[in-house]
Parts: sequence; structure tokens; C-alpha cells
Amino acid sequence: MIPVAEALDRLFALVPPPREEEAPLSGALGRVLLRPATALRDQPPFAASAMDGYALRAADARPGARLRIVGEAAAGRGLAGRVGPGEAARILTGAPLPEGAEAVVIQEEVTREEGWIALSPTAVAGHVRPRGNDFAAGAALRPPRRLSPADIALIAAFGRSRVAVARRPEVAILSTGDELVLPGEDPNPDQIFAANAFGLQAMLLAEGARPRVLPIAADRPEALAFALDLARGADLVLTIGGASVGDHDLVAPAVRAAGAEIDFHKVAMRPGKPLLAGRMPDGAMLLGLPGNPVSAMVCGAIFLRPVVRALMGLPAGPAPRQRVTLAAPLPSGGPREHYLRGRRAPDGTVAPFDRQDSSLLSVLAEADGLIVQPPSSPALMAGQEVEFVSF
Ligand SMILES: Nc1nc2c(c(=O)[nH]1)N[C@H]1C(S)=C(S)[C@@H](COP(=O)(O)OP(=O)(O)OC[C@H]3O[C@@H](n4cnc5c(N)ncnc54)[C@H](O)[C@@H]3O)O[C@H]1N2
Ligand code: MOO
Repeated sequence: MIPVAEALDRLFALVPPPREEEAPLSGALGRVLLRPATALRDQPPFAASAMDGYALRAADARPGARLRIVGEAAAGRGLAGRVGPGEAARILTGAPLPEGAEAVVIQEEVTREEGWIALSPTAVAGHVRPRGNDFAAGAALRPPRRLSPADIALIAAFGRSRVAVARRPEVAILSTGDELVLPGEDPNPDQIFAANAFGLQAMLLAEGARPRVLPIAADRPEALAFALDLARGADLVLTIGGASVGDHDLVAPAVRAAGAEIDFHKVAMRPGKPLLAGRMPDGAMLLGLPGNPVSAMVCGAIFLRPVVRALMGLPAGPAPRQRVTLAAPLPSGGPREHYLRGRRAPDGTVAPFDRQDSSLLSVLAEADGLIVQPPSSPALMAGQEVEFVSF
């Protein structure tokens, strides 16, 4: 058994460098930028009005001034002429400031007569956005960066329709076990519904990966060999179940028979001990998760998600942890790092659930995250600080 941190380092060592592709902006959300996205020109590309009103010379912006209207500047349709002394131009928000004009007075602060305006005593001139106010030509968003909706708006404003991002990794998900049927199927009395593949599929979708759920493989070497064949082409092969020491735990022998190199098998964590990692003969990463549903989801949060983030082009790093205060005591821990399902109270303290069995998805669904109790930890009292991996 190796410690969790070492297992994670060894997994990151198996992650191939991200593969680059060009994505249209409509397909860029949540992807990781691999090259700088740069602005084609200044924004705004001209001094622009921030308000609807009248453009004038700064020297004419005196309360009570009477100015002759010489034309109109609208967004997308500037005024060809110029604004001279004693003159003003009708201007609308986003329009280029006409030549000669230096400021804008909002329309609420003028009185209009045919062809003329008079500035009110309280009129204040201003309301101009200088050229390049938002960004200058050549301004860049730099990698690595997971693209947010705001980032995509900015890149569009840069004038770019495509961005260089990491390809979404394809993850083949293989559930194993004679006892499993798909939700919607009619199980025998000794069967259960396969749950883990769908929880992990959701986790992968949330990270931006492309999960591919394979048919469930029965506990027979031929069935596993066939299913592993179907996984070809994936960047990561994720198996579920069959990782432990039982008579029907066939995943390790099956992946070996398929030509995989196993890097490690067993991690000092609870739940999640029978974790398996390696590389398939075609170079794909291999991650074998334990079958117990909570074990699979905990390994998903602690190992799969960080690995997928690295495959997506983000820097390698563990699931973020926060320090939180325990709302209830914890008994002393065993030699494995313990990830206890916990609930956060409104005051920010975290309480472990009483029932921590690794088969309890009903508890996991109510949990806000995992309390991390280090290996061989003494009993902890309420009020003590612990690390917490938030969902
Ligand atoms: N003698 C020992 N027995 C076990 C050990 C051990 O060290 N010595 N480890 C235990 C631990 S810890 C775990 S975790 C489990 C994991 O074993 P496997 O990875 O081989 O998982 P399975 O035996 O295939 O299944 C365990 C459990 O989970 C259910 N399961 C499996 N796949 C799914 C799925 N896709 N959706 C929902 N539920 C699933 C399965 O029916 C079993 O109930 O081994 C312990 N045993
Ligand atoms: O490690 Mo198992 O994953 O404790 O239930």
C-alpha cells in the first residue's frame, strides 16, 4: 500500500501532455486554453460615448451655453463631419466621438429647440470612454486557464472566433460484475442496479471530459477482455469493481492479460484501498476503482478528478482542501487515511455522518464533502481543525 500523495504523484506521471485543438467559441466553455488568446485591436477602437446625449468641445461645456446641432453620431455610424466651437452633435451610446468633440452632455441636461440645444445650469460634460479603455491591441488571456463565460465574451471582443484549447479527454467507463444490471432493466433477486458508472460519468461531464460508458462486463476473463477491447481509443480507461482479492475480482489479471503495465495496486486510504493504476498497451491511462459505490465516488473525487483536470490541460494538483472545525468528535483512525462523509453546518463547522460504510450512497448524497483524517490519527475532539475536501 502506498500513501495517497504518492499514488497521486504516480498517476500524474502517467498523464500524457494535453493534445491541442482549435475550438469555436461555442465549444470552448470549460476547456483549458493552451495558447494565449490575443486582441486584434483596441477596445473600444475609438473614443466612444457612454451615454445618449450631445457631443461638444470641452470649452463649450458651460451651463447655459447655446450650441448649434451639426449632425448625429450613432453606434456603428459615426459622424463624418466635425464639431466646431459653438456646435454640438447628437450622439448615442457606443458611437464614436466626432472629430473636434471632447465630451458628452446627457440629454436629460439639455433643452432642445429646432436645430439647437441649451445646456442646463447643472450640466456636467464627460461620459467618454477613451480608445483602448477595456483593452489594447495585443492584450492576452494566458494559458493555462479554464475558460469561463466571461472569458469567452472577452475572447469574442478580441475579435477571435476560435481558440487553442486542450482536447477533451475521452474516458471509457467499464463496470464489472455479474450482479449488475442497468437502471431500467429487470434485475434477478440477486442482482443490483449499476450506479457507479453514472455517478462517475456525471463527474467527468462536469469536468469537461468525454465519458463513454461501455457495456457491463460479467465476471469472466473473456467478457473483460472483450470490454477492454471496446475501450480502445480512449485516453483513460476507468474500470469499476473487481479490484479486490475475491474469487471474482478479475480486473488486475484481465488488464495484465490485455497487455497493461500496472504501476500500483492498493492505496493506504479508506475507502478506496484496492485502487489500481497503470497504462494500457496503446498508451491510455488505466485507473481501476473499487466497486463499493462510495469508494468509487471518493476515488473519483481524490484521484479521477485531478487526473482528468491534468488531461484537460490544467496544472497537476490534488483536490483542494480547506481547514474546517469539527462539530463532533472523531474516534482514532487506522493506518489508512480516512475520508469521512461530512455535512457542513450554517456556522461552517463540519460533522461526520454516523454511518460511514462505503456502500451508502444515500449518505454520500447528503454529504457536502469529505473530512480527511490522517493515517494513525488520535481521536479528535469537537472544535479541533481538520482538512475537508468540499464537493
Ligand atoms: N478479504 C477482503 N475483502 C475485501 C477487501 C479486502 O481487502 N480483503 N477489500 C474490501 C474493500 S475495501 C472494498 S472497497 C471492496 C472492493 O472490492 P472490488 O473493487 O473488488 O469490488 P466488487 O467486489 O466488485 O464490489 C464491491 C461492492 O460494490 C458493488 N458494486 C460493484 N460495482 C458496482 C457498480 N458499478 N454500481 C453499484 N455497485 C457496485 C458490488 O455489488 C459489491 O457490493 O472489497 C472489499 N472486500
Ligand atoms: O476501501 Mo473499501 O473502498 O474501504 O470500501
